[in-house]
Amino acid sequence: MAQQEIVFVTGNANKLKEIQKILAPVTNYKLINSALDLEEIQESSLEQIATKKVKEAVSLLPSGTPVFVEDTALGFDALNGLPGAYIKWFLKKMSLDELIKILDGFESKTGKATTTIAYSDANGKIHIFQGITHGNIVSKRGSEEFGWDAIFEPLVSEGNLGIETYSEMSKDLKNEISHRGKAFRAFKDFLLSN
Ligand SMILES: O=P(O)(O)OP(=O)(O)OP(=O)(O)OC[C@H]1O[C@@H](n2cnc3c(O)ncnc32)[C@H](O)[C@@H]1O
Ligand SMILES: [Mg+2]
Repeated sequence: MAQQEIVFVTGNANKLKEIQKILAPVTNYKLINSALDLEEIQESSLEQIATKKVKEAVSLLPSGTPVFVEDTALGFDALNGLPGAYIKWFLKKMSLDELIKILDGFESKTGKATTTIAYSDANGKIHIFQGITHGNIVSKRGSEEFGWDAIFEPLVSEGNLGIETYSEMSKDLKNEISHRGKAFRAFKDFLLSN
């Protein structure tokens, strides 16, 4: 079968690396990266943010181009899910050490990472896929190469048997248990059957 191109719009090289690995088995599509800078509306659900983001991508690409985007949120349970989608802006203004200090006055140190994918198919129909991983928010351990990986320690019940932060574990284990891995495996299964 001829390979159809599918565009992933992201400016984040680390996301791209993880996703290329997860989508490698999808051979009916050829993954193309575009680093278009898309608007991310706030004050709405993660699904609405991702939907708006993909609609903007659709408007900037040749019509009929299959395209997907993802938006990743990190929420603290003690703050009822904040910063959530705002995490990017928090990280632009504060270090990881400062970020975890927000939880100093709270007993609960748990949180959840959520990746929401919005895919616009060749007919412009939008499909949403989501993956959530629960974890502890901890003092940083491991490389600070990717966002908040060093302060997020997935729960043992997620399969984090070595009690490592995302930064400390192998890339393969992160993809196996992560928010992004879960969302993209659902997307991969969809692409393989469509
Ligand atoms: O172009 P896009 O795809 O939007 O890339 P982005 O870097 O703007 O990413 P988001 O809008 O999804 O913002 C999420 C923030 O969380 C960070 N992040 C995303 N996924 C992560 C992961 O798996 N581990 C650690 N940090 C992550 C990322 O670097 C951002 O600061
Ligand atoms: Mg973004």
